[in-house]
Amino acid sequence: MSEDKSIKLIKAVKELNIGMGTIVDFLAGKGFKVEKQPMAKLSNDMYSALLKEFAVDKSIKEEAKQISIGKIRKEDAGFPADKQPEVRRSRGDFENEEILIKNAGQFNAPAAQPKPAPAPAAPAAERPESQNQDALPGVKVVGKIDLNNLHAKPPVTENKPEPQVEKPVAEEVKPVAQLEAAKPAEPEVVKPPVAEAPPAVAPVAEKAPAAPAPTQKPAATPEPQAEAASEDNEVIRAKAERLSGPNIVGRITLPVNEPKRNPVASSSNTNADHKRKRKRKEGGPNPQQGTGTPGTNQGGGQGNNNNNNNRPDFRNNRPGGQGGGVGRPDFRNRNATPSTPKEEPTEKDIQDQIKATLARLSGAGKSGKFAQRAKFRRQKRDDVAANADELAMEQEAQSRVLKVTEFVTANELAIMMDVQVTQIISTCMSLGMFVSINQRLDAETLSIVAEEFGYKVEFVKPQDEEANLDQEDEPEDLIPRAPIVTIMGHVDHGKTSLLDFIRKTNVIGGEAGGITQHIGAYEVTLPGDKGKITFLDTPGHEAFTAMRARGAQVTDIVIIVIAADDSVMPQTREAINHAQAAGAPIIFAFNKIDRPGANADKIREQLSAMNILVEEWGGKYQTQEISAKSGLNIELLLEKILLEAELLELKANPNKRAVGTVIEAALDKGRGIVTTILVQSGRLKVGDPILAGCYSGRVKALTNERGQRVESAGPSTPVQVLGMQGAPTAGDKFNALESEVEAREIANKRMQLQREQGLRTQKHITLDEIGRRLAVGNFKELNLIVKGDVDGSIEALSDSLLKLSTEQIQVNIVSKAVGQISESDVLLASASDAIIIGFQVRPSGGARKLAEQEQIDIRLYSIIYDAINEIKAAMEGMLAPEYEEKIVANVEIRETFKISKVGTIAGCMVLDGKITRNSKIRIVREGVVIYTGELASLKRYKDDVKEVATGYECGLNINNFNNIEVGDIVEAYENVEVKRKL
Ligand SMILES: Nc1nc2c(ncn2[C@@H]2O[C@H](COP(=O)(O)OP(=O)(O)OP(=O)(O)O)[C@@H](O)[C@H]2O)c(=O)[nH]1
Repeated sequence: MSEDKSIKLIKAVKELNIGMGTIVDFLAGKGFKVEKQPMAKLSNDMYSALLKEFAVDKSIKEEAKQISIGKIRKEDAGFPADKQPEVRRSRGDFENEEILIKNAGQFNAPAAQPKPAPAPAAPAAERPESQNQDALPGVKVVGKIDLNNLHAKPPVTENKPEPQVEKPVAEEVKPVAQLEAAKPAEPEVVKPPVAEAPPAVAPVAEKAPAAPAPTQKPAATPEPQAEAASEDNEVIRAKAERLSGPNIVGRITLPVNEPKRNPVASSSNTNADHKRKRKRKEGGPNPQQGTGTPGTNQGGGQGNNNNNNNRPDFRNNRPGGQGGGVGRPDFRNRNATPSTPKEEPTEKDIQDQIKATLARLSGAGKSGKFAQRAKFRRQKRDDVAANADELAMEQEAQSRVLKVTEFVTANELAIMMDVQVTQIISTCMSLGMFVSINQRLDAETLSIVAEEFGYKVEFVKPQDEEANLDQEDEPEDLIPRAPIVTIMGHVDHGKTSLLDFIRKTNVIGGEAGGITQHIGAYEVTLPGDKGKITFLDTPGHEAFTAMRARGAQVTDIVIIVIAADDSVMPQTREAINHAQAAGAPIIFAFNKIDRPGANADKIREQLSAMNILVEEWGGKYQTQEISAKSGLNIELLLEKILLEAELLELKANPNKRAVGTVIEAALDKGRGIVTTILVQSGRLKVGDPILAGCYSGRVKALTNERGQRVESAGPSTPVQVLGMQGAPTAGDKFNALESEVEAREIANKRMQLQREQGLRTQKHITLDEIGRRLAVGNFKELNLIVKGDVDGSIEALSDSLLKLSTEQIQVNIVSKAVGQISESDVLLASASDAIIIGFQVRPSGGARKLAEQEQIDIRLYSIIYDAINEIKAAMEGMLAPEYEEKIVANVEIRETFKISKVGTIAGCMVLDGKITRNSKIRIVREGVVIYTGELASLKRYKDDVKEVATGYECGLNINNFNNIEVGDIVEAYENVEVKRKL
């Protein structure tokens, strides 16, 4: 046994619950020598001595361990039948139960284990059964728990410890109960019960900390008294008391008994906690209201009083304010609280405020004058608002009209309408068009898209924005003027023949045979003082249309020539349509009446089928059967024109600044820009500052169609003007102005606008438009660049070409301009995959080379209808091999000699090719064809030759043309059969 009792120092320390130093010192005092090291061994004697000395400490510790665990409660709560079995079932921890039984078993015998410990003190119980034979059998059971270490002998101080133990145990109940929630200090015994606790008991134990002290105290207080009795009884009683404490806690559900007490832990504990919390929260403001708010002094005071009672706590939550009897001010004051916490309002203030508040709430304050004035003010405000609304609506309606020039980009349109450009694009997509942000939209698309967004579109020209430059006419100033007549009709029906005959017969003698300038308009004086007629010599109705499109309504009367041996042709119909659209009176001239197959009635019939009734058939349209070739009835035709003019009462004021229309404009090397204008009103004089389109200038000289100088030109007079700074476009309005400065300013402004517009238009139509359409696929485009000698021709040709558009192929005019075909034209054609159409113009040397490089097709024509027919054929896929002009030589004029009776002879150099005596030739000056004809002679030195090759000099003169100059190119050409490229 003694050997058994040898133990390590550290174990003894733990067991006896004393310090290592104490043990060593104690043993040293007893004559034992021990090292002060935890692992030092203690002999049997040493240990016995220690036990003897420190048994009390040990027992105290053991007691504490056992009792502390919530088991006690569980156990003693054991008499409530439901909880116990749960606990047991959950753990089945019978060992622990036994420990508890040890404590409780004394009074609870039946629940105790088979070996009832009569009255063993807790420490005794803990002693191992093996060691202590004196110990009661119950001790053995207990001993099972502390398997680890205990070999202490129990019997030694049974008397002593017991009474001591009682106390500590009883006392410990409190701390342990408190500690449970915090942290159980004793690992071995304590843990299991704690673990067991949760299902039913633990909550109780856990909640205890919230109000533990009061809870335990009352329960604990009786204990000492109980303990005071006898040892056994004390133990039993003490435990019973202790257990009853928790029982009482269970009863706390009965607050009635202890109204003033804060409830002790019980099942209702939780609620109590919540309530308390809530009380604090909600009860908090009440005192504030009571004390801090001025209006609730009374109520608040009562509220406070209420607060002093515990019970009204709940009431205070809700009716606390009302408790004061003044409910409403409560709210008011709550608002006022933060701003005036320190104010001490007088009773009057309060009453006033209450009144005001009540008045505001009930709305009773709005009566009498005050209300009327307010009403009046409101009405006034409404009226103003209504007016403002109307104004706004008007303004909005106005702002809903977009004034745009054509070809505004999608982005610009979006900005104007203040919408996202993506909306514009999606709208276009819904219309089946795929547009990019910077793509320009045509007029139709613009209108549709704008309409989608609730806007209207108004198209304007830059000129429209300017002030009217025209002077007002007084009725008395107006005098009759000559009619301006346009001759239209189908190809080869005799328009030129008619005009030529009229002109020939009316040309003043002596000047016949002179070179008639092609100025686009002719004034003829009818014999016998019958008056004058001005004929517009434009290439058919295209020019007429082009001018009309530019806003120039020049023509007064339209003569439509129809060959009587033919029939009403498509172009005849078009001409009629155009004339009718322009509102111009029509006179039909049935030509070629001299021909055998001529049948004027057939034509009349066809016309009537078109709802056009001639005079002879009871209609309003004058007709005249003529023969342009022989001149038959031409005079009658002219008389009918005059008659028609009389009906029109054509008048104009010749005594004001001239107003007119540009018919043609071209660059003349010697004279500069030569502009043919038709004066429509006023009188144009030499020296007048002038403005036409984007150009200004001063009239240097005026010439008529025969090249004669004139000093002035009145209404209905065509005249050539020298002095313009640039070439305006056919159809441009022409004005004579007060000062040249003013003219220049306006011209510059127009130029700027046009350049901007032109650049933008060109850029987008060529690049974007083509790119898009190619991407869309199955939509073929034919892009054309039109260059011509005079503006009128270009307009006519362009319009005709545009009309060739079909559903399958769209014709686009990428660019059109007067002048030589330049390198930039070729580059543009290259970029836009276009074909260049040259009408009476030629490419420059550089352009020709570049065109070859870039494989650009340049088509040159001298007859408009050739160009139209050829392109039309190409589009119809009917391009058959045909004869085409081929340039065989270019000869430069280096010197000129005037020889009387012969004319002008040129000394030349053949630049390329081979010129032959029979070659057809053109004279090209500055890239522009000025004459087409044939050679009169071709010589080398003094000998006539058949041909001259490249690099040789030669002399030549031209049949019927002497106006040759050094630098002119004589272009020799012949018709060869070629395959068309289109
Ligand atoms: N027999 C006869 N032939 C005429 C008459 N008028 C014109 N011609 C002939 O018809 C042909 C065409 O005449 P143009 O005056 O060139 O016809 P156009 O309408 O001016 O032709 P384009 O300029 O190509 O539109 C010419 O060969 C004329 O000689 C006429 O009254 N009688």
